[in-house]
Amino acid sequence: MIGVVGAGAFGTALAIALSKTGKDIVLWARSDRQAHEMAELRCNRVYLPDAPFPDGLRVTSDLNEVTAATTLLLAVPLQHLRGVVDLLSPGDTPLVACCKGIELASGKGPTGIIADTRRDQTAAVLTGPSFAADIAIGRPTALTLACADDTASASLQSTLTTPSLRLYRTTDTIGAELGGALKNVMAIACGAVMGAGLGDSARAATLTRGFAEMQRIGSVFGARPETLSGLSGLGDLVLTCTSELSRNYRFGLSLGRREAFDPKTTVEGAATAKAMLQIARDANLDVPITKTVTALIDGDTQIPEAIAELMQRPLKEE
Ligand SMILES: NC(=O)C1=CN([C@@H]2O[C@H](COP(=O)(O)OP(=O)(O)OC[C@H]3O[C@@H](n4cnc5c(N)ncnc54)[C@H](OP(=O)(O)O)[C@@H]3O)[C@@H](O)[C@H]2O)C=CC1
Ligand SMILES: O=C(CO)COP(=O)(O)O
Repeated sequence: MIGVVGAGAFGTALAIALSKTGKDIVLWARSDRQAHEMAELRCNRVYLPDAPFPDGLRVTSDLNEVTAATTLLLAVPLQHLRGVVDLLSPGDTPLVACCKGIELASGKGPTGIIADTRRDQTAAVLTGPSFAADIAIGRPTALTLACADDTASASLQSTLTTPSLRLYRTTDTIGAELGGALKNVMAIACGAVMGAGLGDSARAATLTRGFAEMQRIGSVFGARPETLSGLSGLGDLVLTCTSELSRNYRFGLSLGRREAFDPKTTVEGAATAKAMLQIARDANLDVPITKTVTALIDGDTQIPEAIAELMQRPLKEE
């Protein structure tokens, strides 16, 4: 049995996709009300209303029901991952974090957060270019499964692959996590550029220089270049910086247009930008786009000043 902890858009989509293959899947929501409603309506009205549940998909708000799982997918926003891990009884079930970001308080990514309290439990991360709505209706999607232990990784890869969900694996958890975290920061930047009406050329420049920033950060922290240029890095960067289905991109659009944005929407890149800026300062690393995104979010700069500053940086080699 596979347990999916977190019944937001991504957890629900993964549960549906896996359940369609006939696997025994239990989807956990933290609220009784949501679990009951999903059981009754056989869909997730709040987060994924257009994707009906396969008959076999079970839903619960009782964590005991997922304790027998042989694999646990943790699909909650990164800043809440630590709290969710703490709710689970320790054991030997592999924990697969399905979230993207860097924790503000610790500067850690998903597998680092898990390892803090579950050093002996297998920790993996599932990341890459994929909108929940696409996964849920069976559109073809390719993702990265990153786990330091390649034997465990190969087993998870085969367990979680479906006819429409193709998983590639890597032992480079640092690269996969940094790619997934930082692409959201760059998506906010690209959204802001488009929201401010600066045009497609400016977005292409932001995306490309954003990727250069990701590579610079990655090389300092030991990410493999091929991971950053793979699905979890470049692949997800391209998707998220160019589609209005992305919440990070839409948040950026709202910044560029100086419009309000629903604070209940999950926007992983906002906290990640702050966390990354702190890490970069400590490491004496130049991260102009991350710095600009943080300043825009905090209201410490506006688009015209931010662009002028980026355009007037000292000239250098590409
Ligand atoms: N949506 C997508 O297309 C994709 C999302 N992801 C990643 O998946 C992760 C989850 O995002 P997503 O599912 O989209 O987010 P959603 O906003 O759709 O859902 C968030 C879920 O997390 C739950 N949650 C929030 N806070 C807590 C908490 N403190 N304890 C337990 N559960 C909590 C929410 O429960 P409640 O409803 O009760 O508040 C809800 O079920 C993110 O890191 C995101 O980057 C990755 C790929 C695609
Ligand atoms: O991570 C995603 C696509 O791969 C989803 O992006 P958003 O969180 O910006 O919606």
